[in-house]
Amino acid sequence: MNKNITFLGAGSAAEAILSGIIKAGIVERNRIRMTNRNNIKRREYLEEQYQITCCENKEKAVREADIIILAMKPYDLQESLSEIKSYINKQQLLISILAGVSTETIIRELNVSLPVIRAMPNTSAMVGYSATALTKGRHADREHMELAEELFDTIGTTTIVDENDMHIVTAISGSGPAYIYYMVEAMESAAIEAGLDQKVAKELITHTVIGAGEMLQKTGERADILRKKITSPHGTTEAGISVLEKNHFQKIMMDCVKNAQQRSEELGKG
Ligand SMILES: NC(=O)C1=CN([C@@H]2O[C@H](COP(=O)(O)OP(=O)(O)OC[C@H]3O[C@@H](n4cnc5c(N)ncnc54)[C@H](O)[C@@H]3O)[C@@H](O)[C@H]2O)C=CC1
Ligand SMILES: O=C(O)[C@@H]1CCC=N1
Repeated sequence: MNKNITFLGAGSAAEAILSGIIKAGIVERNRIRMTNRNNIKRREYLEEQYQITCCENKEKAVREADIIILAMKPYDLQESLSEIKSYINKQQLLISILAGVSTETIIRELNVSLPVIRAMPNTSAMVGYSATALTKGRHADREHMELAEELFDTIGTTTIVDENDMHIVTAISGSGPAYIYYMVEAMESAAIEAGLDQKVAKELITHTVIGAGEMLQKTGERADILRKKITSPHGTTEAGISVLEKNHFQKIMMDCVKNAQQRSEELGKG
């Protein structure tokens, strides 16, 4: 990809995308710039780890970019856009990964009819497994979307969705890996409490999660069908799941997703 890419924001989401892009080799390292608010140590780490350029000077980084990736927290958006507003031009593509924030908000803040693509990746980008949802703002066309797809395809799968669906998407695939890690933490604790070696527990649980994901993908079966195939009558799985049922696990998970979705909506309101 013959494009200069500038990240505004150099936190965990930006690093996950950066790391995926670098591994895929889609953009030369000297075309990638990163800026953050003021954490010099973080910039030094990223430069050393990925041999890219981190800079304090946002003007140069923004002016020379073909693609600008917004990767700051939603509450830092206004300040960040006001810093770069005068260096942006309509030939550039702006990609926002901010939870909740609409393409219209960004266009309004910048007061430029700029192409904006809203993306919701997840941190599995780091290993090429992000499930990224994309949607386009009103000044972005098919070519802009194709460019975004080309970029995010290097770090996992891309799915185009309606912008209205971005809140629920953020709640399931943006935050989703954290729910899985939370469950893994609990499974590891139970295993260790039962006397299993921590490394052994981690190895077994990690492969269990990978295997379940692969089964969902490769068999194409519904999750409940796959679950029922494991659940022998009066067996261990049934015993385990009966506790989840008694404690309304499915309702808890649904509430979890709904709350994340609501939070995304709130973040969008500023
Ligand atoms: N962490 C995740 O799994 C995901 C996060 N996101 C979104 O990515 C964004 C960043 O999240 P994290 O990386 O987790 O946060 P973070 O707190 O790790 O990173 C935020 C970065 O923004 C920088 N920043 C703040 N103000 C700035 C400014 N004016 N100019 C340039 N940089 C500025 C900070 O210095 C920091 O490097 C959020 O909007 C979040 O909704 C999206 C998908 C997944
Ligand atoms: O927690 C957050 O707000 C971000 C958005 C998706 C994942 N992390």
